[in-house]
Amino acid sequence: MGFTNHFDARGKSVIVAGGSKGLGQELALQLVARGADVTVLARSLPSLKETKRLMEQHLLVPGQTVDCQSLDLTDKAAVVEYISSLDEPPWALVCVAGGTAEEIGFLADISPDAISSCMTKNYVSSAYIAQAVLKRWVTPTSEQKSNRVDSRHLVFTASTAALVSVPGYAAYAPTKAAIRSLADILRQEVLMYQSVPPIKVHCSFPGTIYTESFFQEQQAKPHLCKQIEGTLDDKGGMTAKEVARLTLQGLDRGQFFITPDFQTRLLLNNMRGPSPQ
Ligand SMILES: NC(=O)C1=CN([C@@H]2O[C@H](COP(=O)(O)OP(=O)(O)OC[C@H]3O[C@@H](n4cnc5c(N)ncnc54)[C@H](OP(=O)(O)O)[C@@H]3O)[C@@H](O)[C@H]2O)C=CC1
Ligand SMILES: CCCCCCCCCCCCCCCC(=O)[C@@H](N)CO
Repeated sequence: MGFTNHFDARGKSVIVAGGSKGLGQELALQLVARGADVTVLARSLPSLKETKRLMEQHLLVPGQTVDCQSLDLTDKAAVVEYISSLDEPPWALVCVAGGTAEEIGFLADISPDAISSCMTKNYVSSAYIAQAVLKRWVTPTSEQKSNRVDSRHLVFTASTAALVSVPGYAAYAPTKAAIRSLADILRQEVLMYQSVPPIKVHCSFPGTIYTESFFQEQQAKPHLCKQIEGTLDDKGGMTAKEVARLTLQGLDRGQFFITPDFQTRLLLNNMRGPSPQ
């Protein structure tokens, strides 16, 4: 029995939305190392340029290309304009932008603005670009109609916080539950488009990742939140490299629901209940 790789990125174009730092940057580098043509999107130019430089060091095959583009994923007009400007839509879109460094805290302690900004930076930043890419995928060009094109992939990044409700993540956890809900709905909607190559939807649920944002978030995180999630003394996490590797492994296996760590897999199964998969 052979192993089928459900996510063979070699020679394919991939957009990593939120790919200039942390988990997104690691995903971009590992995708380049697998031979994909990767474009990373983020707002700040210096980290985009640095990521492009790092990507160039991971190139695998002759002719492979890497690129970066400054884009605010929460600006719907800019997102639509950028995706419309592409000659071809990407083979895969990986949505990673988000975090909660500025909005961490109990609901009674944070500002009303934290509620909306957290939803915008996590949910809206993924939903706009996912919609723009989907619209292009479901409008096939004549070229795509005649050539068989491999399945396309839409990858969302939620969090363990979407599955377990930890005080301190009042602004953040609902945004990740929203991403999970969007992924669940899209997984069904894409089944309607039988005239185009199949679209596969995936959603990953990482636990703590040691990124710049995580350490920033730790500064303002309530002690109780750290106790429950196991991040006292900044412990209890995984490196972005490891989480990226396990995320790609989940995609290789064709998983819809990707859980990089064991605890999150237990939580997922607890939530799913004893019903068969
Ligand atoms: N770190 C952790 O412990 C965990 C993180 N996650 C999730 O993983 C994802 C990545 O987290 P992490 O690596 O820590 O995040 P980082 O803050 O390190 O990186 C976020 C990336 O997204 C970009 N970005 C943010 N906002 C926008 C925007 N409006 N438009 C375009 N790009 C944007 C940033 O670049 P720029 O600011 O220049 O735009 C950066 O490249 C997030 O969705 C987070 O919620 C899930 C579980 C745990
Ligand atoms: C059977 C298993 C028992 C499980 C016990 C409950 C454990 C709760 C773990 C919650 C971890 C939440 C991490 C979210 C990190 C995140 O998304 C932010 N840091 C983003 O920046």
